[in-house]
Amino acid sequence: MKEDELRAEIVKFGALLYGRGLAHGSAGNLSVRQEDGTILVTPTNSSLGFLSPGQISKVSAEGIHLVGDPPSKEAFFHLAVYQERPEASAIVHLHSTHAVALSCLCHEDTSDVLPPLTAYQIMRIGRLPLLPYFRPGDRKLADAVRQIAGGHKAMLLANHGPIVSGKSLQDAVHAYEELEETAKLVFLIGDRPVSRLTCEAIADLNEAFPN
Ligand SMILES: O=C(CO)COP(=O)(O)O
Ligand SMILES: [Zn+2]
Repeated sequence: MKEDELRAEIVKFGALLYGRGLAHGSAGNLSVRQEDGTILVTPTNSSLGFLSPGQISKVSAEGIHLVGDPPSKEAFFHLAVYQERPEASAIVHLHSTHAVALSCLCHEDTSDVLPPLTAYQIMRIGRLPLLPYFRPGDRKLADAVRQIAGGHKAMLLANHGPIVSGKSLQDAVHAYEELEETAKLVFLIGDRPVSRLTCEAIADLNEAFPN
């Protein structure tokens, strides 16, 4: 896609996520990677529901602001994910309610904080590791993301929210929505005994639908 089409995609999906209540206030950020390695990222302190194509920031692969409004303070973790995941072309980071609630719980096993509940969870998200808490925009957050991003399409930042990457913005949005719905299921199920997907079922899904 050309740059103007990608800018239009960011505006369209920002409005969709805001309209669905997954983005609120000025929380969250979206980005896409272009073929030349630059990224288009939503401006800092902007509402995802009311973006215009021209204000979207362009940032070099090294993190230098090139054009548009000042970029998201999280542009550095977006760049870290792109560096570690050559297949990724888009990233969605939001503060949606159920995913953030999951990020505020104490988790014994931080390598995967979602029980394997449904096929689409396995297909779209895979394992969801929890990263420690960092202040938003902290470069140490980008370093922590860099260490783990290579093996994970999605990550959860403690007391903050998820980072989800995809082959396209649509792919990343679909995966983000699946994550939010899965987190909602976790709270809906609560303490009731859960029938988890078996290791065999998960292996079968990963073989049939490789990420
Ligand atoms: O989600 C956010 C911080 O983690 C929003 O930050 P920005 O407004 O700088 O994109
Ligand atoms: Zn955030």
